[in-house]
Amino acid sequence: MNISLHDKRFEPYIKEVAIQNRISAIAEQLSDDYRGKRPLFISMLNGAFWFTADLLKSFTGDCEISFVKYRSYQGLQSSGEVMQSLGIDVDIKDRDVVILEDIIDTGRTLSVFLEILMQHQPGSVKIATLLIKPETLQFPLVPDYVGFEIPNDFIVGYGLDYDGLGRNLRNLYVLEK
Ligand SMILES: O=P(O)(O)OC[C@H]1O[C@H](OP(=O)(O)OP(=O)(O)O)[C@H](O)[C@@H]1O
Ligand SMILES: Nc1nc2[nH]cnc2c(=O)[nH]1
Repeated sequence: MNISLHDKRFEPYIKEVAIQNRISAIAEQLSDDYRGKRPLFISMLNGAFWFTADLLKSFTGDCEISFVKYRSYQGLQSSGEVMQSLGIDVDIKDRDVVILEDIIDTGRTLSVFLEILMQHQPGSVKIATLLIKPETLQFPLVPDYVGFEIPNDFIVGYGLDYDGLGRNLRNLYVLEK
């Protein structure tokens, strides 16, 4: 069923069950890749809160979690500026870090964050993202774990918002054309 958020209409895009299946597969891969280690997951708020929760529920080894909060999107577009409202507040030095992101669009947010993260001298850094738009990527990022590659469309649901609304939706929706 199509939905309305503010002044826009959205149509169903990726169903909850497909999202959960991909996240379970990524969690299984991460559990294998980090066996015997203790990764530090860093979740990019706000959008990544569902992805983080569901991924960690299926990760089987020891791990730690921390949160940062960056914002660059306004309405349907990137503002071109990245603002930090919650920075790194844990010791990163020599840790095996896995960044958890809901979506990579231009890649600007993650590029800015990676620069800051590297100053803390992590032992290793990998990136897991639920969604990526390869056509719109403007920064040289190669995520290690990807849920879905999608075209250049505006998505809401499962943590992603349109001006604050839609984060609570269990499925992903795309802007009607
Ligand atoms: O690759 P980019 O073009 O930088 O876009 C991706 C970023 O946009 C969204 O965040 P947003 O700025 O909407 O903040 P939010 O997570 O609080 O929704 C998303 O969570 C990513 O962090
Ligand atoms: N809600 C939402 N936020 C984004 N941030 C970057 N791309 C998107 C998108 O398609 N939808």
